[in-house]
Amino acid sequence: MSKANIQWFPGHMHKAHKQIKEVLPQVDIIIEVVDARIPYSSENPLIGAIREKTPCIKVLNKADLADPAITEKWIEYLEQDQDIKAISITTSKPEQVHQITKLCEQMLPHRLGQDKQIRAMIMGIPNVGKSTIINILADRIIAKTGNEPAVTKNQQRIRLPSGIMLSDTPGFLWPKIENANSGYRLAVTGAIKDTAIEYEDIAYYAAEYLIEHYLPRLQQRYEFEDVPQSDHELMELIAKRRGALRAGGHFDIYKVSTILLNELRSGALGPLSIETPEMAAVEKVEVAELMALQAENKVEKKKSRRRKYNKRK
Ligand SMILES: Nc1nc2c(ncn2[C@@H]2O[C@H](COP(=O)(O)OP(=O)(O)OP(=O)(O)O)[C@@H](O)[C@H]2O)c(=O)[nH]1
Repeated sequence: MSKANIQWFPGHMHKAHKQIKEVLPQVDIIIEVVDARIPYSSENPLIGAIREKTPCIKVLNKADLADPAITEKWIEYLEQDQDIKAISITTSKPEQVHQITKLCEQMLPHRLGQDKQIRAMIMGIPNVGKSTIINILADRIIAKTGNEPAVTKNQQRIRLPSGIMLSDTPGFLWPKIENANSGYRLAVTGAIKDTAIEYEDIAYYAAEYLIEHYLPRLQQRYEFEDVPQSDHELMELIAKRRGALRAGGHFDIYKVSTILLNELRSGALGPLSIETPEMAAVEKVEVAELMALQAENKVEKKKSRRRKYNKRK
């Protein structure tokens, strides 16, 4: 399976990044919404870099689709940062969404009282559920929701019934996903469009992960007892069960990919998490090393250009 870098940075995302930098000095707290199934891959590394000491609530949304035991581990891991409080929610339970307001008030007691106001900014990559959360907090429909990434395009400010002034930002991803695994996980959950990576590759990535972490679920769902020795073998087993076999022993890869990804995304395989804090910790180190190497190469290239230039002179 090829692991390509994904370039996916629509124009309005550049704009959002600029807007956020501009408004951040007027913000008391950041509400960063991530997908509870992939809290590391669905965060935006730029937010970490821009926010500095601004307090942050990490909202692990779509907790109904995630593995509760792993979500707990994530909360513990994220709260190692003193400026961060983490909470897991499902928007079908509005009382959980309203916990965000309570957390804001607990974290910023000095912004409560007459003539005072908490100024919060909600952000997150496309399709994590920002608009749904805003509509619940505002108690009316203000933001358009939908299961297609990048529905929210313009920034707006809303005064919530709780008194909090909430700025909304368009969903944005980082310019380049340095960690190929994150790209695949985003694609598995549907956070990036299926056209960004080869569709079958996404399914194979999911298959490999599911065999390692959720084999009993697969066996139950697709009614087999064997232990697949590879992602391909799992796909073949699913093909047999779901009538996707072709003449000559081949199977319809696209059809099986669709079955697996649809069932995973819809929660039919049960709540599952696609990454753990341990995986994130390892990958963060790898990304940092890669970035350092890239920076070193850049300096080397610059030096070599200068040497050539000086020689010519
Ligand atoms: N299963 C599940 N789905 C959710 C949850 N919250 C939101 N969704 C769904 O996720 C999809 C995206 O929700 P939105 O609220 O439009 O996401 P957004 O972050 O505003 O998206 P952009 O406008 O692209 O930035 C919709 O289909 C929602 O119904 C949740 O807690 N659980």
